[in-house]
Amino acid sequence: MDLASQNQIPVIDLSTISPHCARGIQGWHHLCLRVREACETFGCFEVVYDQISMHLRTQTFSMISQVFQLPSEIKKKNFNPKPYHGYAGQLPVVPLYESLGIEDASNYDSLKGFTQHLWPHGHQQFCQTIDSMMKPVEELHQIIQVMILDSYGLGGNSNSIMECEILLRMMRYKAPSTEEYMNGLSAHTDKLMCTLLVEEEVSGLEIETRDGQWIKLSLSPSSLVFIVGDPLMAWSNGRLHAVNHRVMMKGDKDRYSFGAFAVPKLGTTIKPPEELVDERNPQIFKEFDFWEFLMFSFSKEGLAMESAKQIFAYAGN
Ligand SMILES: O=C(O)CCC(=O)C(=O)O
Ligand SMILES: [Fe+2]
Repeated sequence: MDLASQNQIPVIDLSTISPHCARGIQGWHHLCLRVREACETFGCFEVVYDQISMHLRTQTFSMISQVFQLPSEIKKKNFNPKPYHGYAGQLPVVPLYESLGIEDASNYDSLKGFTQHLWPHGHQQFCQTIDSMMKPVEELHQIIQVMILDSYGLGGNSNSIMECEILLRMMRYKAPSTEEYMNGLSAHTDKLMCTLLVEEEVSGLEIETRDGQWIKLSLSPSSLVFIVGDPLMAWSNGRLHAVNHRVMMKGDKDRYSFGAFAVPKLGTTIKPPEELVDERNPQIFKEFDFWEFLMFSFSKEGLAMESAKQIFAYAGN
């Protein structure tokens, strides 16, 4: 029986890898191929990474819940004109969902700026805790990028697929207090390059397999999930799968999650390396500017179509 029919996604343990000597470890190539296979087949995998302690996770979510306890008018001060970068909440299609964003969250000054907007004297403990969490999460993003490159034999001296910053989004899904599932976040593919998600204790994330079944993820309490977004799928010339996913909620506990999104820098053009294009694999997308694509996805025209179809409408050949 394959993993999908067992309602599972691959689980890959990256605990032994440090970003400074990743390529030196034993079994490296085999691990890279497992990452590639997971991203090609499922568009996601469960990551075990014990550099992030349970204590740090607990502290992180305690800080995040303090953010959500602030009055709405304060949370709305987290404004950012870039799509998907600032406050989102009270949306009629997803009434349970609320989220805030911190651009370039691996930079301590960004964290400080965020807290100074929300609290009169900032919030040092928030900054220190989130900073401690961002470090291993950013490392993990780097490691996975190197693994994808090496899995296609594209590593060379390169350590990144494209230059990115990390956008942190903190999410809360209000408990619907029903025994039936309610929509927490509608089905979508991620518009940023790739995502690492950490959930607190309430599960709810579901992914759609390539053959159209929805799988409810039940992650181990210490795991993260890696998700391939549209730009990474386009870079790989369609080999990696941008997985459709959603959040479904039931019961009487709120759900909190922490999403670290790799955002290509301004001016980034998305195009596949020439090694990934040949006669049998013709280029499926035109080259495109990442930020223009992001603006399109959140435009009236983009929002009128299914999320997974946006990139084909925007850049399909
Ligand atoms: O909260 C989650 O687990 C998923 C969030 C998500 O998919 C997103 O923000 O793109
Ligand atoms: Fe997502």
